[in-house]
Amino acid sequence: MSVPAKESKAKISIRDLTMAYGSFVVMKDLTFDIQDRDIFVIMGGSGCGKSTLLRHLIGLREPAKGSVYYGEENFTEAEPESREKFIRRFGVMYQSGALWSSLTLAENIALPLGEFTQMSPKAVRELVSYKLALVGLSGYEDYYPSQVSGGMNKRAGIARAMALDPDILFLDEPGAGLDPLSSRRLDDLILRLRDSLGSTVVIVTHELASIFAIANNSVFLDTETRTLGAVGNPSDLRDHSENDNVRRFLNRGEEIAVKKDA
Ligand SMILES: Nc1ncnc2c1ncn2[C@@H]1O[C@H](COP(=O)(O)OP(=O)(O)OP(=O)(O)O)[C@@H](O)[C@H]1O
Repeated sequence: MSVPAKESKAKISIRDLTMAYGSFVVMKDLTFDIQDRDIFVIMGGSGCGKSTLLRHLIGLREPAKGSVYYGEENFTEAEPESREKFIRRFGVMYQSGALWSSLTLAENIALPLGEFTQMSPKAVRELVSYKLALVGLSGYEDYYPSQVSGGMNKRAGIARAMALDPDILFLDEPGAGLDPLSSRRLDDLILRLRDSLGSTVVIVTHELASIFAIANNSVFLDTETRTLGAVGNPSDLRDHSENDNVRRFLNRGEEIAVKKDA
């Protein structure tokens, strides 16, 4: 079956996407857009397919059906060389956010620079210090991950994801395992980075405080129907979504009627 034409000017367009592991269909017929400079949250209950969707967006898994577009270009159907071109524009922090424990923070961030650029060691060192400063970790270059807090590790993970100046930052559960204050600091950092660097940020999370604090746009994956439950601004969806599962999720399980505008 052919994929529906992409007619929007979105940064990322997901069209008729069905995701499966073998015969197990995780989500079907997803169609939505992510706009330039969005802080876009992928949300939904445990096991609904948030991380799986992220993997499809960055090309780690192939759709059972449908396509992912970057701008006008069909990423899913692109040749390996042109896919590579897209992937170089992505910065990714995976769920574990894991840094190499045997490397200092600076060495961790320098890794992608050594792998993908021809920069001199001095230029790498300067750029690494700049990236660490961006995430509030100036002076921590020579610390090992075990010597700094969980929140600082996450921030260093973001600095590493940003090493190659990505156009789009993908973050899988960035606040997982952090105390509320560190989680809040991380939210502030994500907002600041989007505003100062103009990146588009796609985040997987089910932490409501974070969702309302940072996301201007979102998609809710509905486990019950195995398809998209809603797309839009999370506060609007909390108050106005016609989908009960979406309102319940965003109201912490409370049964809240749809709010009517005064
Ligand atoms: N490699 C895999 N092989 C088979 N099934 C998988 C695989 N990875 C995930 N799944 C299943 O696919 C479904 C979606 O998983 P996924 O990790 O994407 O959900 P999630 O919404 O990110 O979950 P959580 O919020 O718990 O992290 C789950 O039922 C999971 O068990």
